[in-house]
Amino acid sequence: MSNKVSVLVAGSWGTALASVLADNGKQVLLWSRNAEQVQEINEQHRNSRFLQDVELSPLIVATNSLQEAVEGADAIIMVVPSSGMRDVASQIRPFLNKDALLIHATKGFETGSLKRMTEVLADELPELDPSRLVVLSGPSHAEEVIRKCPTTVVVAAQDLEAAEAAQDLMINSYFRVYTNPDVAGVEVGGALKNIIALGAGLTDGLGFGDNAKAALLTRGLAEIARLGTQMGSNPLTFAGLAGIGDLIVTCTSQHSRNWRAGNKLAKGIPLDEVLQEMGMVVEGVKTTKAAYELSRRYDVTMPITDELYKVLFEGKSPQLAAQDLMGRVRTHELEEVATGAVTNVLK
Ligand SMILES: NC(=O)c1ccc[n+]([C@@H]2O[C@H](COP(=O)([O-])OP(=O)(O)OC[C@H]3O[C@@H](n4cnc5c(N)ncnc54)[C@H](O)[C@@H]3O)[C@@H](O)[C@H]2O)c1
Ligand SMILES: O=P(O)(O)OC[C@H](O)CO
Repeated sequence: MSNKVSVLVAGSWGTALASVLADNGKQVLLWSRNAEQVQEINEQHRNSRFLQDVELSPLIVATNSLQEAVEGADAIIMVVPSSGMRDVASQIRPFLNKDALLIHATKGFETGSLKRMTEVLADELPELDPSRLVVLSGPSHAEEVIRKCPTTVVVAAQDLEAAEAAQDLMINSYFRVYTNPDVAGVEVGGALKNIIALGAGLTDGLGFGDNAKAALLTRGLAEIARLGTQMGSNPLTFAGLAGIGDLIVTCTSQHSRNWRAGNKLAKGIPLDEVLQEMGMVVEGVKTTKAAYELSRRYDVTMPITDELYKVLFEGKSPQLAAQDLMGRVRTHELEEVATGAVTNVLK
C-alpha cells in the first residue's frame, strides 16, 4: 500500500488520523498553514492548541508547504473544515498525483452550492480518477482516537477497491474500519448529525431530560433519512455508523463541539460569541443553513432543522422552538415512515 501519506490539515481530527497512520507504521506528512504549529509538532511532538497533553509519534512530520505534502503522495487525507475544502483542493491541484487515493474526513456541505465534499473535490480536481475518492465518517472523537480508545468508522467509495485500500491503510487494533458503497449516504449522515447534536446540547442545557434527548435522536434520524434518501442515499446507511452511530456519539459526548455549542446557546450566549469561545470548527451551524435550503430544494419536511434554523439565525427562543415542535400537527409515526426512508431503515 501507500508509501508517502499526507494529512491536510493539523486540526484535531487531522492530527488524530495522522496518529492512526503513524501507529500503522506510516511516515506521515501533516500540513498546516500555521508556522508555529508546524514548529511545535516537529520540535516538541505536540499539537497543544487542539490536543493538549498528547505526545505525537515522531513518525509525524509537519510542513507548511502544500507542495511538499502533496507531490508524490500515494494517499492524501483531507480534513479541512467544509468552508475551506474548495480552496485547499484548488491549491493542491498542480501537485496531485492523478492516481492518488484521496480520502476526506470532513462533515459538512459547501455553503451556497450545497454540494457534498466529494462533489467539491471532483469539481476542483478534474484530473483525479474519480474512483479514487473516498469519504471516512462515523462515531469518532479525536480526543478518544488519539488515546487509542476502541473506535469504529466507515469508508465509502464508488469503487470497492478504493474503499478497501482506505480500509487497509487505516485499520488497526483500536481503529476498526468498515466499507460501504454509499458515498452520498455516508456524507449526508456525517453532515446532518451535527444539526441534531446542536439540538441535543440545547435540550440538555434547558434541562429537558432524557426523554427529550431520545425524541430528538429518533426524530432527528427520521429527518436525516428523509432528506438523505431524496439525495440518492441508501436508507440502510442511516442505520449504520455514519447515521445512528454518529448521532449517538455527538449527542451524548462531552467531546462534541456541536453539543457544547448548543449547550452554550441554551445559556443565552449569542451565536457569534459561542463560536468565538469554542475556537474550533462547529460544522453544525453552517450545516443547519445548508440543510434548511436542501429541505426546500428536495421538498422534504425537516421540523427539527427548521426550528434550529430559526433559533440560530432568526433569534427565536429555544423554549419556543421546543414548544412549537411539540405542538406540531399530530401525525402517525408509521404513516410518515411509509412515505419515507425510515420504512427501510426499520425493516
Ligand atoms: N474533531 C473531531 O473529533 C472530528 C471527528 C470526525 C470528523 N471531524 C470533522 O473534521 C473536520 C475538521 O474538524 P476538526 O475538529 O479537526 O477542526 P479543528 O477546529 O480542530 O481544526 C481545523 C483546522 O483547520 C484549519 N483551517 C480552517 N480553514 C482552513 C483553510 N481554509 N485552509 C487551511 N486550514 C484551514 C484551522 O486553522 C485548524 O487548524 C470537520 O469537518 C469535522 O466535522 C472532526
Ligand atoms: O465534535 P463534533 O460535534 O464536531 O463531532 C465530531 C465527530 O463528528 C464525531 O463523530
